[in-house]
Amino acid sequence: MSALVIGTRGSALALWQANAVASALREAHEGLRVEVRTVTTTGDRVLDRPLADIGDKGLFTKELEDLLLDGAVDLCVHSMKDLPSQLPAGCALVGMLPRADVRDALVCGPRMQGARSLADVPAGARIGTGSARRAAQLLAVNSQAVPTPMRGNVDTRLRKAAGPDYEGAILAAAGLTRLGLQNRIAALIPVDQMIPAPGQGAVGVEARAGDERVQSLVDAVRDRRTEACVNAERRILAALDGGCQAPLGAFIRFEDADDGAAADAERFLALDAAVLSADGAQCVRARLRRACGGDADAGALALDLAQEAIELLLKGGARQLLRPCADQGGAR
Ligand SMILES: NCc1[nH]cc(CCC(=O)O)c1CC(=O)O
Repeated sequence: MSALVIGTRGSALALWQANAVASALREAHEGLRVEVRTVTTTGDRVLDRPLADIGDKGLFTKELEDLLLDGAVDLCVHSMKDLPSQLPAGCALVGMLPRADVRDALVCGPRMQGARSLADVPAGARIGTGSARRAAQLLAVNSQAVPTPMRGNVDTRLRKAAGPDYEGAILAAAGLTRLGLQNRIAALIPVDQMIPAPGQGAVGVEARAGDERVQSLVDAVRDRRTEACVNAERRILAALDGGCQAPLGAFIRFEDADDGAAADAERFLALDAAVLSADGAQCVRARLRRACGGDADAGALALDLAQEAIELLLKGGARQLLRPCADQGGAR
């Protein structure tokens, strides 16, 4: 049997994720040879402009998908957060690894030591982020903070956050933790202050649609609960955002009954979603919770919950908040 070739971007975070998938596959399938091949994408090459200005979907994924369709690689590994809600024809999402911490994290430079929450960020402090979602939610909590565009890999952003042009930054906890940089986290931001991006913390595997060999190999390592939640979050993204860098957060998770009862206690699916104006002053929210029976129904129930949230957000005026950035692409 020929080796399975995984395509990935070359950043430290992307490589960590591709290697996580490679290890899981090797462990699940004794004797399977798995290779990791690195590819530079447009998003990696164009470092001097905000992603929103490049204005293209799939900046970090298109070159990988071309190799997949050519047969040069057999699967691609992505941060689910970076994967557009619509995949190209011939490509399919075939699985996700168990999700990591979904929260965003505050990182403090030397002039902001001691800040342990968004409320602690001093007036005028420049907080690096390329994400309209993070900027708007930061301002909603602390209107005196100054969200400031920031790009680059995790290492670059940490360095910039400690330099002269920023007082701090907001990054995904999952990315920092994967790279062993969790000691740089000054505060994990609670989800009720900063709703994560659809797919944040999840690693996804994309393959050629109908490639049964790859699908059956990936079936052994995929986490269907993560998939149920993330697919439904992506439904919200697809319905509301059309690929632009709108300030939109969506997070769905399983929750146990609060009373800590026995193992057969009721489980719930819970949803938080929000659309904000860029300045954080206006916000439409949806919070939903539904009893969830077996895992078999979870995917459908999560999609129902997402549909309900979409309707609530639209009724609350989400469309008006989203319109100003209708034709952009960018980071979440
Ligand atoms: N846009 C870059 C990106 N894509 C995924 C993650 C973090 C890891 C994850 O969410 O799984 C990051 C870095 C960040 O947002 O700080």
